[in-house]
Amino acid sequence: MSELKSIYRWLEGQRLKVLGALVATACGIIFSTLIPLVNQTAIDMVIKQTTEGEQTIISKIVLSVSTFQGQLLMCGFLIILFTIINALFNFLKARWSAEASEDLAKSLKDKMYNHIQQLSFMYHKRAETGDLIQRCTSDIDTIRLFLSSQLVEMGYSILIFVIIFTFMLTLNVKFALVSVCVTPILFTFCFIFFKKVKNSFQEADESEARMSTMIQENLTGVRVVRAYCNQEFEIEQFEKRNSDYRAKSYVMTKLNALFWSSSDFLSLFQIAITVIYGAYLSINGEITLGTLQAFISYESMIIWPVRQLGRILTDLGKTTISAKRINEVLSEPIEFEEGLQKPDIKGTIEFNHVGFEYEDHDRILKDITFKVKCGQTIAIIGRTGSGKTTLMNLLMRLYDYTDGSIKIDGVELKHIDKKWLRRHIGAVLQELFLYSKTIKQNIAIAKKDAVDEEIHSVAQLASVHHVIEEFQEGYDTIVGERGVTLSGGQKQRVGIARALINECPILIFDDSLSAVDTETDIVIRKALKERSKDVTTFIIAHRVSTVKDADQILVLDKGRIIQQGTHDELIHQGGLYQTFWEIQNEKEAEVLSLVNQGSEV
Ligand SMILES: Nc1ncnc2c1ncn2[C@@H]1O[C@H](COP(=O)(O)OP(=O)(O)OP(=O)(O)O)[C@@H](O)[C@H]1O
Repeated sequence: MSELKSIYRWLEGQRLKVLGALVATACGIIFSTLIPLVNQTAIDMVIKQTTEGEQTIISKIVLSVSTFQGQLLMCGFLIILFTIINALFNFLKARWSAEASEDLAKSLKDKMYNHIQQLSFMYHKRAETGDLIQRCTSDIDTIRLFLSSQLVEMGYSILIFVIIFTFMLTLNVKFALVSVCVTPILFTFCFIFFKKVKNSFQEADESEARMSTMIQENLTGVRVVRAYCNQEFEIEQFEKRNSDYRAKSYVMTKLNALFWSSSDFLSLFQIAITVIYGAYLSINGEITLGTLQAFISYESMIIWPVRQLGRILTDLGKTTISAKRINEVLSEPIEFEEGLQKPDIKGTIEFNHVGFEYEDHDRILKDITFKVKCGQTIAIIGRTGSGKTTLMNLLMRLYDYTDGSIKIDGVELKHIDKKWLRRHIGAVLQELFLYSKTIKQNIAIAKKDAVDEEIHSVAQLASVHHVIEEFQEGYDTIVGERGVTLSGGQKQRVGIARALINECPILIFDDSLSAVDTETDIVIRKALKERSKDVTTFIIAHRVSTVKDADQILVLDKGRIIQQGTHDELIHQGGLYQTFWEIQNEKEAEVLSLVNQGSEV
């Protein structure tokens, strides 16, 4: 029920059109139901030339013409007139319901997209992309289809039944009651079917969503699949999900087959009762031949729409499930709160006993305390999984810390408006994503009005300008989905240029120099140092050479800061940092000697 209320809410702005479609349906029905009355008059009063048939408004109009030929012509004229008016109302019904449903689908898609944009990072990490796409496309389409045809069809079925039954009652009460005696059984049958099909549609829809997720993941991770020759495994997995979907859809198909055959039987049984009982009444002289004809016409006009109700109720079941799935997304709280502070951010940062854990996970960060002055470079180093990215996620408020306090320029981070905060942080994330757009557009994502000089300047700082210039299309080169036409290092450098475009007071480089060679790494860091004197910079890296020039180095292990200081302090302290330094020095020496041997040979 709450799902139907939601659909009513989403229909805001379209309700008048839906109402218009229903009114047009009712008008169309009235005019189409007048046609059997014209036939009745033609048979009973015009052709048989008697006045013993039931007097109706139609018979009065027809009999007002004095000649036999005139009366016959009037009957023909009325049939044509009612058919044209009926067609006109049908046109209006179809037009208004189509407009209402298309507009609703559009506004619902906009609403979903808008809401998804504002959902928290945590939600997106949890949600399955394929399932979300399914909710934004086929679930909305189910609702659109219901509104464009089934809602008006439902109104049509109910109205045609009420109007025709009233006409029948005015002609003969006893015959009218016998003519609808199977209808309650048909209704009950439809209702039971509706309940059953609702559950099986939910299962089929969810199964389809799982299949979509798999297709989406497979296409996104196509390189991994190819690299590990995982095609057979993926095909096998897809077949499993596809079979599951087929099995669930099959249950629905079986239910449908059962419904249609049983409801066909009930409908034909009802027509048979009407014909037999009508013949009996006619033979006994209780009704005229014209009335019998009118009843048989009416019977065939109502029985199929009543039977259609079953299908419409089935679709209503599907629609409520789709509305529920859409509502689940729309009811997720958005991450942006109103009324938070928008302080002047300069870049002084203070972490005080900060702790954090992901939902239902063990504590990831424990008792993190450090202070950064505006303009300093802070490097974070540690084993994989030690919590370096998580620490930066807290700083960007992608997640909120559970314990302690983080202050930026003296203002508690949780009191700062998220959009405002993120506009002041230029981040090169570990999972770099490039849009299927030009390089220029990819760099200017955070500054749509950036001029070419600005874009070229940040690309130069990121040591990627000369690479881009070598492309045939230069900055207008389109990078494929997820940047497949660029190498890993080129992608990283485009990502760095993107982070620099806004001249933010805080910069984060999360493992962003890992795919560039040591020489380029040095060039980029030097350029950054010169340009960003007042910028507070966080560098997460695994290479000691990348972090050694930082003003402060934090060594993270199992979510704790185990060492803190400058490179010189840390290499004399012993511990993890010194181990990293020694291992990497040894490796470098080994590589150097191999290179030397090679050149001697
Ligand atoms: N969204 C998440 N939900 C649950 N656990 C997570 C989530 N993201 C990360 N983790 C866990 O948190 C821990 C720290 O991860 P994090 O990415 O911060 O490590 P890291 O030091 O940056 O690692 P790396 O050097 O490999 O990038 C890991 O154990 C990881 O499994």
